[in-house]
Amino acid sequence: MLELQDVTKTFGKQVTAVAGLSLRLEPGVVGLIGHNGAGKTTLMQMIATLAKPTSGSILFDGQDIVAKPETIRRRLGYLPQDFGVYRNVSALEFMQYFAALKGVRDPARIRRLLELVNLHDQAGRQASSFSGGMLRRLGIAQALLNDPDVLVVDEPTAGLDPEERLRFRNLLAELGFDKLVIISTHIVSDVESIAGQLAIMRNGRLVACDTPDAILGRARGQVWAANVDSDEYERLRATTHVLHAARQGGRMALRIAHPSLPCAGAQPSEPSLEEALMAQRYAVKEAA
Ligand SMILES: Nc1ncnc2c1ncn2[C@@H]1O[C@H](COP(=O)(O)OP(=O)(O)OP(=O)(O)O)[C@@H](O)[C@H]1O
Repeated sequence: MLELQDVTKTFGKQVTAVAGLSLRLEPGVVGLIGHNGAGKTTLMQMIATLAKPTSGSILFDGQDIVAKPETIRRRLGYLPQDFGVYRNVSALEFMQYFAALKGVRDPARIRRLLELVNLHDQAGRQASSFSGGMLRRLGIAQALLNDPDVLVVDEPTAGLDPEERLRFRNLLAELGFDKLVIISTHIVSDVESIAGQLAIMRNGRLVACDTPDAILGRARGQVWAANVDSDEYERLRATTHVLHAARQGGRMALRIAHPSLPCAGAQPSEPSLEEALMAQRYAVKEAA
């Protein structure tokens, strides 16, 4: 459906935001994971045809979207990271405005979308009074106006409280049944339960692209739990990859990534997805 072939994007001579990235994506939810500055936004902007690759090609259903951006634009919904609304209008007026811009004439569609994102009761309310989560949901409703086949959502849960994050996550999961939904985040838990595929970026490169199960499978047998004194902790910090450390009485409870038994008494332990990514040095850390 969407195929990136050796895509590179540079800014000036110094910055390579995306470096020779190749990726093939089919309908479903794809989590694009990487730390700040990994190149996620730049990649999404290229998919959304808001930026052109310096080299490489992007094909949508076999058609080159760099040469012919309109082939994807008609079938794309995009929610940028810094999505803002005109705050002096109501949610309904905001939707009506974008419906007119996108040539969507069916008023029932606006109502259905506001229902889908659970804002129908608030349709007459000024967007200026909305919470971060409500604004994001309005953003998704706007992005869905043209019934897109590809939905690109950049850092959707930034600034949302846990309940809003959960609601938003569920909404994206539902949309992923028949669309390609690409979600960028540096928070693994935002996508681990809903993404069928995870694309991991680091320094502009794709370092892995796989199902969560496959990523977990590769880390099995490499994650250990250990309870050690402070001397042993110092030794392990120097010789292994300590994923997590918590003080427990006078000792340290550790989660460690290591290919073999890291210390006497360590127990093999089932990795979380975040630990699996860290164990494989994809170095994606959970944000608070
Ligand atoms: N317009 C630009 N001009 C120069 N450098 C840029 C530009 N846009 C992005 N960059 C640089 O490209 C790199 C990748 O940035 P990008 O925003 O794509 O990363 P990201 O993974 O989305 O990070 P974040 O999660 O912080 O948004 C960074 O080093 C960034 O500073």
